[in-house]
Amino acid sequence: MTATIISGKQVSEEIRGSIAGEVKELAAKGVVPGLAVVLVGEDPASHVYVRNKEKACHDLGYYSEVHRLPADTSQADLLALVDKLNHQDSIDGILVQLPLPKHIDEKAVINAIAVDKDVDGFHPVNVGNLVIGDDSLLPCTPAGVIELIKRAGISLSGKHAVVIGRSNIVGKPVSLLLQRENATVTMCHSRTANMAEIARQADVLVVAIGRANFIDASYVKPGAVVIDVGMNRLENGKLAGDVDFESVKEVSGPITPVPGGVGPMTITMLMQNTLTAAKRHHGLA
Ligand SMILES: Nc1nc(=O)c2c([nH]1)NC[C@@H]1CN(c3ccc(C(=O)N[C@@H](CCC(=O)O)C(=O)O)cc3)C=[N+]21
Repeated sequence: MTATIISGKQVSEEIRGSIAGEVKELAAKGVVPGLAVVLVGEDPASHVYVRNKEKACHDLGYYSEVHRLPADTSQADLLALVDKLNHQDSIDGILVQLPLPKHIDEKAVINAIAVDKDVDGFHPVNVGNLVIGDDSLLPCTPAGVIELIKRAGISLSGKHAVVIGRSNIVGKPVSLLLQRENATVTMCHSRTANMAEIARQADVLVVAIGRANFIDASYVKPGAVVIDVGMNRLENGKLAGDVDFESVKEVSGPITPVPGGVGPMTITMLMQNTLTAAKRHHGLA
């Protein structure tokens, strides 16, 4: 039996449709959501993302600025740009593309972004509010994972969700959001013993480890939902997830592809966060 494919592309289009409606309403009030993206140096993976993001902004009628800075930009200059964007009225959201060159302290940069403009949800105040369960700008990829599961009509309440990977940008926050949806959550990571055995207990398996095609059918209970957050560039230039899609789809339930799964949702959630930030900025939410 071949599984249903959960199309992040299709779900994204749905959500972008409703965002576009809200953008129209805001425009009537003279408000245009504005996003600034800052890219330091030449990470090729980053460029795909920035290109897709620019397109999304354009399609939705957002104002957008992309600041492409040379790899040898000093930390002081980067912090000065962030400070300028923090105070710029046309900008509601700021995203500083990670990773940054080694001579720049990422924490110092993230901490410098105004909490209300932190559309990545990486500032410690937003992370703290996520942990507590208070209102915050949610990190885009984890928020996209939850939205994708919900819109595929899958209920999480009481389900066993297993998250593989414990990064600050995906594994940790997605596990908190799954708990918020009343799932029972187990986290696995590089030191986990018997990972396949634990993964096979999952009703919902979320994989974010950054190893191409690592998760095969031996990790998957028949019928389980599989969400692949991996984004690995192969030598042939193709994009591969962390899940061996071809073998896993023969045993799993609904499964996300790469590309066309979580990736487009990440960008859609960035647009959603920027809209939310714009509404709050203008006292409309
Ligand atoms: N501060 C910061 N925030 C980020 O959210 C962030 C970042 N830095 N650094 C880089 C990673 C990577 N990332 C992607 C998101 C979507 C696609 C995406 O749209 N993928 C499409 C198309 C990919 C393709 O065609 O090559 C897909 O999966 O279908 C790609 C990459 C966000 N990141």
